[in-house]
Amino acid sequence: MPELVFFSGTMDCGKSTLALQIEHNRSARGLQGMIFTRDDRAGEGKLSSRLGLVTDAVEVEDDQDMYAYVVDHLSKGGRADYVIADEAQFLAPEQIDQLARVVDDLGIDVFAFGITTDFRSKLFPGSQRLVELADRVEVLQVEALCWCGARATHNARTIGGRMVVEGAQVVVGDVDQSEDIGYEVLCRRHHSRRTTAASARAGVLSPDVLPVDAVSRT
Ligand SMILES: Nc1ncnc2c1ncn2[C@@H]1O[C@H](COP(=O)(O)OP(=O)(O)O)[C@@H](O)[C@H]1O
Ligand SMILES: Cc1cn([C@H]2C[C@H](O)[C@@H](COP(=O)(O)O)O2)c(=O)[nH]c1=O
Repeated sequence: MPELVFFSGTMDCGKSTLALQIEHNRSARGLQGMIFTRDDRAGEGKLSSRLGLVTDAVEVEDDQDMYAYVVDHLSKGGRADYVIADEAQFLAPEQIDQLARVVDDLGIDVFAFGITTDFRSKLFPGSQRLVELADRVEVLQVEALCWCGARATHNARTIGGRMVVEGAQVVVGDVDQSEDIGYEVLCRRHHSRRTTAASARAGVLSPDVLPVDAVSRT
């Protein structure tokens, strides 16, 4: 049975790498995929992984009907044995419905990859719809880690290393961008306390923090 599978995880946990591996393994066996992406850091029409691999992809536009796109491709004699959709959190809920139709009406497997929640730990609308519709939600096995060593489960947005909680839901960016707007993956505790690696380091050195003996005397 064809399936709609949602591979989800935090930023930097290997989603795009897995998408490229699925593409590689299937194309090595003569299958032909249709690869969609949206707002990849490598630029328009690219699906890229931090391991340095990149492939061409169809850049999904705002109101694009993804089901109609696949049907149009097939009706022109093209092949689509499977569909990959990376950065699926950026897709509209209607586009996720269209991907589900690709599975149900065309009998084609759809593998979607994306982060579930944004920097405020709220669901992206596209990811919410995926959780609602997917046959399977697979959490990636490679764990991204918080600076404290715990499993990272949340995405923080940072400016100069400090976590921020105001701003647009979508701001394309990367982890390890300490200067400007960047992202850092954190465990829930440190996300809720807004403690990034930089602020934890600064906390240790901060003159505002009471020395340990001063605390124990109170
Ligand atoms: N220099 C490196 N050596 C080995 N693995 C790396 C290196 N850089 C990145 N990675 C791996 O790549 C993962 C990020 O892969 P990527 O597919 O870009 O993530 P995602 O799409 O989930 O944001 C990291 O979690 C890490 O496992
Ligand atoms: C948390 C969060 C992330 N984004 C952006 C930042 C990146 O461009 C992508 C995630 O890509 P990755 O391959 O999973 O690293 O999403 C955003 O726009 N808003 C957010 O809240």
